[in-house]
Amino acid sequence: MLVPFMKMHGAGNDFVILDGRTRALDLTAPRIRHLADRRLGIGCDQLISLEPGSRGADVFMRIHNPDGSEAGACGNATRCVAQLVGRELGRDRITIRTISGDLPSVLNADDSITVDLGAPRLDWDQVPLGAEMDTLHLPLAEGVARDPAACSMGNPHATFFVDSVAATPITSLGPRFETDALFPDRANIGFAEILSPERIRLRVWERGAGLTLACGSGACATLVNAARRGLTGRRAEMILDGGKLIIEWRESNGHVLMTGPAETSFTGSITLPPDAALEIAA
Ligand SMILES: N[C@@H](CCC[C@H](N)C(=O)O)C(=O)O
Repeated sequence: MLVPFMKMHGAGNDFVILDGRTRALDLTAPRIRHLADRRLGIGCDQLISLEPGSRGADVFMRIHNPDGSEAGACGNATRCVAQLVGRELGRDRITIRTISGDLPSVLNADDSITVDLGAPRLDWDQVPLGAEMDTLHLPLAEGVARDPAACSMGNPHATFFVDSVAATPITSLGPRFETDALFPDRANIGFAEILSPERIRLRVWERGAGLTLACGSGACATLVNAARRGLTGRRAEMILDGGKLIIEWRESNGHVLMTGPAETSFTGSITLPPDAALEIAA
């Protein structure tokens, strides 16, 4: 099966986008892992498949991690899909449906995109955590990383506030915490340095993907956790390895708004190999 794809990125967080709106894609976990593999397939931080929208939504967006798992949110991919579908429909306001809810998105005049990710989920069983506890202080510590806060933005996040992001060994701490027994669904692990009440330096070890250049839902979760801790206000510029995002946690309705870029890198077509061939190659 020959499938056209689009390669896009948002602040360096990169995606292969497949369009399953007019013909069904047979995306099995081995195929997802193959397409996302940077040596064997196309390579990306997440593989995004589009499905037809239904009442109230312009498109349905499904999010797949490179390890084959499915995620409930991807902030950076949402901006990319909003730009793609908005331009296609000639509209500057569209709604993207995901397994976690509907995301109203606006294409701004300066080419940035704003997505409303809804209200953060702050209860322990909404993150989810493995036991009842205060999500502002989790009993986790190793080296320079201790006492994280957690919330869900449609996917699970824990944020460690550290003195120096540059001095934090993320590639060893990230996988260690991602799979901690405290997180029954695993978690995205953010390491944040508060630069001022309006600026945060952030790197995220993403569940099912590893260290990426930016994580949009991670930026939202970090601002929420920082504001709940009284470390920042409710609006901040987030400095990620691949670019900047503006995150605002609205007082009026409790929703989190994310504003940032989306760019197309290239387009192409790829043959989806049969699962059997991929299992043998693996
Ligand atoms: N890149 C993302 C998050 C993608 C999903 C995540 N790895 C998960 O498993 O929850 C973003 O921009 O939010």
